[in-house]
Amino acid sequence: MARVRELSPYVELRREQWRELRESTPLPLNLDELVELRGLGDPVDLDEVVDVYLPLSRLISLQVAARQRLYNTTVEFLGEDSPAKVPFVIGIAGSVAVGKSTTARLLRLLLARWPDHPHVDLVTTDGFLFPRAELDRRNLMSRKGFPESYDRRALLRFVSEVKAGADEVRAPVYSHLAYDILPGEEQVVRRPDILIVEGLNVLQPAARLAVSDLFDFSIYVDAHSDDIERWYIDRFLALRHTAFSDPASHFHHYASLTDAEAVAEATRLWKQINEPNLAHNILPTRPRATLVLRKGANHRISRVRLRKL
Ligand SMILES: Nc1ncnc2c1ncn2[C@@H]1O[C@H](COP(=O)(O)OP(=O)(O)O)[C@@H](O)[C@H]1O
Ligand SMILES: CC(C)(COP(=O)(O)O)[C@@H](O)C(=O)NCCC(=O)O
Repeated sequence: MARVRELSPYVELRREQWRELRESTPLPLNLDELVELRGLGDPVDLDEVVDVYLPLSRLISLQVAARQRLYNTTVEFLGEDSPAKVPFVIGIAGSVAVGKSTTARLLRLLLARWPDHPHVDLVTTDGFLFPRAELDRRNLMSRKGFPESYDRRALLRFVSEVKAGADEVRAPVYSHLAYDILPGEEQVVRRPDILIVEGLNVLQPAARLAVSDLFDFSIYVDAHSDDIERWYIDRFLALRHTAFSDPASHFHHYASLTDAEAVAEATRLWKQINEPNLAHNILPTRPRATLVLRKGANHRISRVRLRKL
């Protein structure tokens, strides 16, 4: 048994063990900044930043430098001169409502505060969902977030161009308010040191090249499905007083639901769309991640699994 564990590509650490790996990494953000970036219902606090995210930002920063050295070796082998700086690409995957966007925004800020790689861009894959009219045409409206609801070729082209050093690369923008891609809006990415790509399905493999093949590091945000369902429902209840209350929201009619009605509707959405997507498409990609952040029922990260081989 011990021998099997020795041969495993993974090392699993309790939070108390992982936090030791921070070493002397300073805490470069304050509570106001953390509150500003955390998602609705996400309780991440400064202790979690110190225990989990500072060791992680240290590891990634070390790997950014190592990856550039590896790239330089190839350039030298090819006899080309003056190697360019290649953006380091990080993928962040996990279920709807698990807290990926908070992890992504937090990591973006922490990584940008290292002097060696100050320019960190973040894109979310919802921008690559097909527009609503196209989802309708393909009969995919009730499969939003499933791999086939995305223009995967466009996403792959986008990340390939960023990584190849294009001066400007443009991504479409999705709005939860409009429940659609915003025509004419775009996010422009200009030669970042690090690009973070966050989305449900970013770790999906493909028969040909997949966006996950371009990742230098990947993170899967993980929790028990029953806990995520509860967070999803709680967030849905809270959205009635925030996003849904906007008359322009596609879901404005949800704002007037009673608690019982809202729980029933959120449960239906979870069971029909988000839980099957988690079980069939997202969870099977977890073994591919470089790092798994495992959350307990209280939403706090309790364990970290690192793929070291
Ligand atoms: N219907 C909605 N209206 C407005 N914002 C939403 C809605 N659903 C999700 N969000 C917001 O979108 C972001 C991404 O949510 P989600 O895809 O569930 O991923 P995660 O919770 O893992 O970050 C979160 O900040 C969430 O609060
Ligand atoms: C927009 C999303 C598909 C997530 O997009 P991502 O950026 O993770 O690719 C998801 O948040 C969503 O709205 N799913 C639809 C089902 C639901 O409303 O619960």
